[in-house]
Amino acid sequence: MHNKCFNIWLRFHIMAESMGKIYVLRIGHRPKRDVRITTHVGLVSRAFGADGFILEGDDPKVVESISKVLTKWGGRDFEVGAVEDAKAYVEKWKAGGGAVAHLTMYGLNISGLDLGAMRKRDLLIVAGAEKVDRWYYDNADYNIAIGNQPHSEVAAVAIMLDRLGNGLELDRTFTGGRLRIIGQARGKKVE
Ligand SMILES: C[S@@+](CC[C@H](N)C(=O)[O-])C[C@H]1O[C@@H](n2cnc3c(N)ncnc32)[C@H](O)[C@@H]1O
Repeated sequence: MHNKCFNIWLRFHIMAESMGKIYVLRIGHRPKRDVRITTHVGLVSRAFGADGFILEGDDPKVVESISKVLTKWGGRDFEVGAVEDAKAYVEKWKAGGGAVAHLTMYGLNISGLDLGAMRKRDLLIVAGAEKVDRWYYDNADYNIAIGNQPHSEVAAVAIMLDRLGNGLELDRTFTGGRLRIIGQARGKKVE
């Protein structure tokens, strides 16, 4: 059992080595309405294998909640930040050689896409809120639909990361936290 876990962990890390870094950029966050859902986008980014989460705008509540999770459950290498100008962040990312994948139900369905090339470069995944400016559709390298039906930015980011990580990201270990869960068939075990 121990060997099996180690092999999965090793496969994820070997795969991650050959991949660029993955960041999630949350645009259009409305501090009064979106605190919970934006926090969830950040938590899903961390748990599903991204290397960082960047919030457009200023909302210390979101950044604080995610930072608390990092202290408690680990993953201090995960970067959490905020930017005033998300378009400038996208432009800088592209100028540095990275690719940009904008998640939208109007894009090309992920099922028909080859994610191999995308994974070789640094990848910025852009997740929107209510209305996304046309600029993102025009400036993203990829407009990707997680199915062409409306649903949620939390689900879209989770499935995108899971496809990029081939599911292996779920076996990743998070270091540096105070607590660690030992999964149980029943009950809770936390070390
Ligand atoms: C409330 S939805 C708004 C739906 C939006 N009209 C759109 O273009 O996808 C907020 C965000 O969730 C993500 N999203 C929702 N459904 C999606 C889907 N089927 N595929 C990819 N992303 C989706 C997008 O990032 C979108 O900006």
